[in-house]
Amino acid sequence: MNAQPPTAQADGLQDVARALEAVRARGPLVQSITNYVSMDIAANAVLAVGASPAMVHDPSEAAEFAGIAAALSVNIGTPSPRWAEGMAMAADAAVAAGRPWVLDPVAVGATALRNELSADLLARRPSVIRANASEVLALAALAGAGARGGSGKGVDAGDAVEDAVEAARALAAQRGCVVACTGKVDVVTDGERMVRVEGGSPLLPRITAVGCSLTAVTAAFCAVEPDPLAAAVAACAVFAAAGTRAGREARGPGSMRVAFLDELSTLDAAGLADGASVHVLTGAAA
Ligand SMILES: Nc1ncnc2c1ncn2[C@@H]1O[C@H](COP(=O)(O)OP(=O)(O)O)[C@@H](O)[C@H]1O
Ligand SMILES: Cc1ncsc1CCOP(=O)(O)O
Ligand SMILES: [Mg+2]
Repeated sequence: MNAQPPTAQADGLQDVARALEAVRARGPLVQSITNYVSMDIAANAVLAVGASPAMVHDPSEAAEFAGIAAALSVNIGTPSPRWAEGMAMAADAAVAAGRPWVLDPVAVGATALRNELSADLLARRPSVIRANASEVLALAALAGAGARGGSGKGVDAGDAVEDAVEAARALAAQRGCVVACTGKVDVVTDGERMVRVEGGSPLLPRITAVGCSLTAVTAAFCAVEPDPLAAAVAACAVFAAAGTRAGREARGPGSMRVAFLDELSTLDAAGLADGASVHVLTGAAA
């Protein structure tokens, strides 16, 4: 690998700003199969960045819809066998149509159903896996990518991103996809390139389904940006910048939720530079 000391990427945020402009200009249709908790905030986050959300999960229509959507997000947060069927059908339809799809393996490692479902979805070739550190460790262990397993507390992370970086790299390399491992800092890797995104606020993990919303927004960026690593970096940086800026004025999780959506909708290049930084750890960002 082409190891380099961490450096601020001079044009990294310009790439993010360009990707955000492309989402706003093209307004891609993003299909989400996501949990009951996240449906409202994830749809609003996708709208706030300028894309069109549609929550379509039932097996009777999920694959048909994946054929018309520009990208798909699949989140296993409140799974059931029927929803699992819709997820598999939609993922296969997206791949068949040449469209990107993003996997969020919520609380993988916690139950047999989540492990079986995550392994099944992993085999259906997601473009990006967006997960917290404990989920990355659990998924990598499940995939035989050499990790020790995670210490998550249900849907919440119990591990630091730093302790999941190697698992993220190995999982991405093994599966030929991008892994975006999020937390206090975010690390995005395709197994060769590795980028760290900084910013955000400690109030973000105190609002439920912000991670789920980031997964759906990552799908929106994948719809306009052909390099899934650049798309995932852009989504993480947009959340980092909006989170930093919203956190300055919020009084707690309630006002943070509102301020965060407002910041997402008004973010521009200056706001990105104010609230986020992108560091290339290994290889080129795009
Ligand atoms: N302590 C923190 N400080 C700043 N940003 C955070 C912190 N924890 C999480 N985030 C941000 O919150 C978003 C959701 O990430 P995360 O909490 O890891 O996902 P999940 O909700 O799936 O566990 C990401 O944008 C991440 O960067
Ligand atoms: C609380 C909860 N329970 C099942 S899914 C879910 C939402 C998890 O959201 P996130 O992973 O973004 O914190
Ligand atoms: Mg999550």
